[in-house]
Amino acid sequence: MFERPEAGGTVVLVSLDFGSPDYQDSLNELVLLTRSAGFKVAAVVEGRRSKPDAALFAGSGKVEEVAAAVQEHGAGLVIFNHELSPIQERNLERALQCRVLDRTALILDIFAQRARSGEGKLQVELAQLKHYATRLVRGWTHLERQRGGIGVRGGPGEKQIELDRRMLANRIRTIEAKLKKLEQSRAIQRRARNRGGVLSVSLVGYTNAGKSTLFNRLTRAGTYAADQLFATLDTTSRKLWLPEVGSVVLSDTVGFITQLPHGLVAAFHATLEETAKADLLLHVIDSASPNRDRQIEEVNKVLAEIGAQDVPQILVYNKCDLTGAAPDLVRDEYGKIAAVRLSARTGEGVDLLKQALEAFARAKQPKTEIQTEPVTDGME
Ligand SMILES: Nc1nc2c(ncn2[C@@H]2O[C@H](COP(=O)(O)OP(=O)(O)OP(=O)(O)O)[C@@H](O)[C@H]2O)c(=O)[nH]1
Repeated sequence: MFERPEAGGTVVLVSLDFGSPDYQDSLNELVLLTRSAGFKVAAVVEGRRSKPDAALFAGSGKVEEVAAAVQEHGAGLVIFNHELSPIQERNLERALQCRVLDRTALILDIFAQRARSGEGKLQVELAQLKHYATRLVRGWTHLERQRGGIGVRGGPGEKQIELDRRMLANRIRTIEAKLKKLEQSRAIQRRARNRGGVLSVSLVGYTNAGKSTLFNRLTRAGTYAADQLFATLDTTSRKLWLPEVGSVVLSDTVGFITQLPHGLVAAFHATLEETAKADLLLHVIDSASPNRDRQIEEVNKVLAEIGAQDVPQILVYNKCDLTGAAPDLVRDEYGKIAAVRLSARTGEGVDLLKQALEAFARAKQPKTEIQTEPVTDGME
């Protein structure tokens, strides 16, 4: 529905330091995100401010600097490492004579490119529609751009805005209804699995931690693993056979990230619910990342947001081939396995993880057999 900036196009990034200790990390991440979206970073314009400017987010001198960089590199797009208000976005596009995206729109764009299943596509479209709906009221719209191109003065008439708004509202309602149906059938499937006493295990982790690689190692499925942020978007589930306990359903989920746009978490509610309802989470960690601990915290934050904070976790310290540490298994004070160190790429330590899964399944089994369905969940 929305035209996307051309892949492979040249972009200028803008990142302002408001004194946050995570500033450099978030800028590095923006560069990775931009590349993951398929753009070339021509220049990064940085600055310092105490607070955003109401009209342009950056100061006018900074905006001139950005304009010069756009000119110099022939860039077709400017991406801000921040959330812009619709007004700021519009003012910037007019000042720079160039398309402007904020961090949320960039992440949504990546999600839109990656979504594969029908449900994933609908979820992303919903988040995009909601994001763009806020930009429709001010007389400067993405729909307008499709009609008139960037730089059209005045914006569409009130009547057109009203029509666009109604069209968006209808589309949002249709998608929400479709998603609700899909969510219901997912819930039915899940309950059938629970009835069969099958253990459900979800892989969670920061984007690029190695979830898909581990999922493939464990299930030998051809899930898309790539050195890109958010290579996996839709939840994929496969059965994994463990000799001592039978089959386990393993799900690979979307990667988490700092400042994951709020609307997106809401849109992915159904998919993420799979995570919240799992018996066990394998929290995959890129142990070679300098931001390892911050990423662990971020993942736990998102888990809390989706109501999965109490699901038991085994920490999987992945990429031990890069850190040089030997594969290992760590138990907590009660003797339960709390963490496994392994390499999904080389396969070292994956057997330890299987042992950990078996131990968890064995400890859980007696409970699963006497578990009954909640009577009040109102489905069927
Ligand atoms: N050296 C090394 N690289 C790994 C290992 N596991 C994964 N990788 C690499 O890390 C990158 C990301 O792996 P993925 O499996 O796609 O990561 P993911 O967590 O599924 O990523 P998202 O889909 O973005 O959430 C790929 O280039 C993998 O080859 C590992 O054990 N060692």
